[in-house]
Amino acid sequence: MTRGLVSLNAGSSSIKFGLYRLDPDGRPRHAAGGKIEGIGTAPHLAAKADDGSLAVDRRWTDGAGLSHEELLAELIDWAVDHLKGHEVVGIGHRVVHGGRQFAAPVRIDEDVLTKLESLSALAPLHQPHNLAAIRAMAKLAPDVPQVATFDTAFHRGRADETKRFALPRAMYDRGIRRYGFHGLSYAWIARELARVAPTLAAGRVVVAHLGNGASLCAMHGGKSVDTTMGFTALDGLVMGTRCGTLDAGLVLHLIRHEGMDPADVETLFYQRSGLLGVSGISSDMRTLHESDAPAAQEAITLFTARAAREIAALATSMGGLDGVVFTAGIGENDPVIRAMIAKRLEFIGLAIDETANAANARDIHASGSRVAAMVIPTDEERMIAFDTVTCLDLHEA
Ligand SMILES: Nc1ncnc2c1ncn2[C@@H]1O[C@H](COP(=O)(O)OP(=O)(O)O)[C@@H](O)[C@H]1O
Ligand SMILES: CC(=O)OP(=O)(O)O
Ligand SMILES: [Mg+2]
Repeated sequence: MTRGLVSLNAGSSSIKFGLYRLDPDGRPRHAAGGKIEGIGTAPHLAAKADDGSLAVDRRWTDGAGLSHEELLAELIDWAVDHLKGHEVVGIGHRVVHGGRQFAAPVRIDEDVLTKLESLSALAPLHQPHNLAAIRAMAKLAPDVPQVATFDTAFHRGRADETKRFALPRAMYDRGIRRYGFHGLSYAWIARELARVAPTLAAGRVVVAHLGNGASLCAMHGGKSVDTTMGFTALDGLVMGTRCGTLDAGLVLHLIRHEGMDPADVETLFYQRSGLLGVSGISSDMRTLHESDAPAAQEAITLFTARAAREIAALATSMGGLDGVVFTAGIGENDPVIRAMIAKRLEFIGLAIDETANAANARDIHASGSRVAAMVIPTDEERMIAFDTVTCLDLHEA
């Protein structure tokens, strides 16, 4: 039997799954993959094995109310069939919040699980789903070791001033600090960039992870030096349903003068804001493009204006800007959004090649552009697989 490794990535609007065959030296080779996208709007399961077997493509009519857990069960049903013939030697999970304690991938046991549960309130759209996936797999395969890999880990080495809020020191010391997220995605992009554009990778790059969750990473020489998300994945850019950066005084106003309690505020900021809140139509960028309502256009304009502003701000953290890399659902697939962001960055020396951009090509800058622009698909599942091999020391068969 071939040694196999499973990766699970529960995002806010998607669950992605990867099955890898391990070479004798432990290198993971992609064998099958699947994802459920559009959770909360229009769920769509698409999965296939690389040899063409066991393909599924399923949509749920009126599926907006289906939960992460119900949809995870569907994905697992498909995956279990495909796992026959493999000796599964590890299961790796994306866990969004590692808090102060977890700086690197860790093998999961009851103690780890309890600590991760205590961070759930800091990532309500993610951590509970990440942990539900861990529990579901533990039930299915109790003897297979499971590993948690963290969105926060890639950002650990940043300078103090990028981690600190201007709050009393004691709060920082007890963990109230800017952590940053999407680290598995950024770690993958750092790897890919070093492979396809080593000179740029050594320089000053802003990576724009634009999906349902969206953030930026200022990457200097392949390391995170600054990022837009903070204590939680609510900070920074406008997102599908999240508001991004706000005036903290607004929170006080909502509680004191608009009669909201903490649960109302949480729902407002995490689930009713962002593209959905501003457009009043959808959190899904594709739906907004199809709409001719002015509010849809306003949401798109706000999304791109804020992204451009923050890219320029992050250039300051690196003393300049050599390139911008777009990734994730919107970043990889949406030329209109990329062009709108780039247009606002012309003053920094970024010029897009319209034809290359429209084709979602890898290099999308114009020939005279001072700043490079690239599209690089992210692969959090593969990053999870690499981290799992290392954590479980699966290098030798
Ligand atoms: N072809 C496309 N054009 C524009 N937007 C797209 C396209 N495909 C996916 N998206 C957008 O990507 C977002 C989901 O991104 P993704 O990275 O998969 O999400 P998650 O944060 O749940 O992992 C949605 O807003 C969706 O509309
Ligand atoms: C951290 C985060 O926002 O993740 P996602 O983009 O998967 O929602
Ligand atoms: Mg994601």
